[in-house]
Amino acid sequence: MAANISHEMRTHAPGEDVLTARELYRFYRAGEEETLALRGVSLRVGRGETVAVVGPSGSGKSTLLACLAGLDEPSGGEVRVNGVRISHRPETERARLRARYVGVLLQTRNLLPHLSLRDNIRLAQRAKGRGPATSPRELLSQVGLAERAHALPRQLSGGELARAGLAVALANSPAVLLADEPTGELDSDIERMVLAMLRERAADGCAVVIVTHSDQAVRVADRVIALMDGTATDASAAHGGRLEGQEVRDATG
Ligand SMILES: Nc1ncnc2c1ncn2[C@@H]1O[C@H](COP(=O)(O)OP(=O)(O)OP(=O)(O)O)[C@@H](O)[C@H]1O
Repeated sequence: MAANISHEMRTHAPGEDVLTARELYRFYRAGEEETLALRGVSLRVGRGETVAVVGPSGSGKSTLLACLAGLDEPSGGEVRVNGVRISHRPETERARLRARYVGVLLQTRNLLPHLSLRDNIRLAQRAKGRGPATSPRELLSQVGLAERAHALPRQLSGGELARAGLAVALANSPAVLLADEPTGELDSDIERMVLAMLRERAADGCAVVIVTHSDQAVRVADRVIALMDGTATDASAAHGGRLEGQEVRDATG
C-alpha cells in the first residue's frame, strides 16, 4: 500500500540511522530440527557508515543480511530502512521497498541469467520506479565492464560477475547497501576496487553493511559486528586500522 509507505517516510539528517534492526529473532524448523539462527540482534547503521559483519560459519550472518534486506522475515523484531518498516509485510511490499531503498549484493544471485548486464541494470532501475538514475553505461564503466554491457551473466568470469553484481546492486542508488561476501573469490586488485566502490557509496551517504571473512573488507569498515550463535557484539575494538580512535557504538543499539 503505497499510501502507508509514503506516510511512514522520513527525511534523515546526515549521519542519522538509515538502517535499524531491533531485537531480531529467526527461528527455523526443518523436520525435527529447530534452529534459532538470530537471538535478539539489534543494529543501527547511519548514513555514510560502513559496518562489517563477521563470524564463523553458521553464526547467522546470511540470515541477518536476508532479514535486513526484506528477503526473509524475522520471526520476531523489526527492521526499518530510511524510517520505513520493511519487516512483517507481504512479500510484494517488501520487494517494492527493497527496490526503492536497498541494494543487495548476493554474489551472483542478484543477476537474472537470461538478461544482459545492461538489461539487469535497467530492470533494477525500473523496479525502483522514480528518482534520478545513473545510466547503465556509466555504472558498468565504474566497475570496469563498459565493454560487457551485452554479455549474459554466464559469459562472465568470477571477478566480472562480482563486479556486475555490484553494478546491479547500485543501480537503484540505494540508501542502504547490503553485501554478502562481496569480495569472496576475488583477487586482491579487484577486491580493492570493489571495496573502494563501497567506500565511495558510503561517502555519498549510503549506509553499507558487508558480511565478510576478508581482513581487507574489515579494515575499510567504520565498525565491526561479530555474530556468534545468533548473538551480536560490537567487535570494533578488537580490530585496528580505520577503527582506531573512532567512536564505538553499541552493536545492540
Ligand atoms: N532455510 C534454513 N532452514 C533451516 N536452517 C537454516 C536455514 N538457513 C540457515 N539455517 C541455519 O541457521 C544458522 C545460521 O545460518 P546462516 O547461513 O545465517 O549462517 P552464516 O553465518 O551465514 O554461515 P556461512 O558463513 O557458512 O554462510 C545455521 O545453523 C544454519 O544451518
